[in-house]
Amino acid sequence: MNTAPASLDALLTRYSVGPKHLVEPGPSDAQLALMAEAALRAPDHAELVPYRFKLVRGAAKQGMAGLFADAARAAGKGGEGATLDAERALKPPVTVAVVARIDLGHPLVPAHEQWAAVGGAIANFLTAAHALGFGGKMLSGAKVRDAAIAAAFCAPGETLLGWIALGTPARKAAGPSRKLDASAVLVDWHPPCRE
Ligand SMILES: Cc1cc2nc3c(=O)[nH]c(=O)nc-3n(C[C@H](O)[C@H](O)[C@H](O)COP(=O)(O)O)c2cc1C
Repeated sequence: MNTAPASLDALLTRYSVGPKHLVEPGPSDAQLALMAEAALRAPDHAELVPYRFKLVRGAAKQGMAGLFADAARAAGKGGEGATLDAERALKPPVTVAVVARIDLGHPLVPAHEQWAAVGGAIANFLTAAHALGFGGKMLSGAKVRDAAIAAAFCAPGETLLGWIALGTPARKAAGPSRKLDASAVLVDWHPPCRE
């Protein structure tokens, strides 16, 4: 294990904390702004900022819970399943819907590069939350493809990627989730032989 500078602590120790382990308090406006500022530091070709973070908190949580329950029923779940899905909307102190704005006709930046920028923004957002002492987890599932939910979260041209559940971790995790050794992803490239 390399000795890492303290400035890398948050990056090297971040792990996801699921909604059932999140309790009040959620992040303040100022803390959410820091998370968004961190997201905006992610690499972003041509600075298209192809994402928005839509905050679901306070009374809005009830609205999302209703949408989740309706989607559960539409997907054939019974009353218990609908209640469980509604609780997923109500439990986290703050939920942040992540919406992508991919310009498919951009002359310079292809869609996959814009999606990469969205992913970088999510990672930075979650790492900032962790650095501030909050727990969070990015979640999606079949709900993102429910027409009523997608319409409720997306303006024309936007795609609902999922939701970041945010709050105070109810308990200390046993440890960060296990990850591969760096050597699994760091490989030397060798140029092809030229005849
Ligand atoms: C766009 C996106 C959607 C995801 N959706 C889900 C999901 O629906 N359910 C889930 O368990 N994990 C989902 N994940 C993965 C978790 O957020 C998390 O990264 C994973 O459980 C690994 O945990 P770790 O972050 O502690 O390493 C998603 C991740 C991304 C980037």
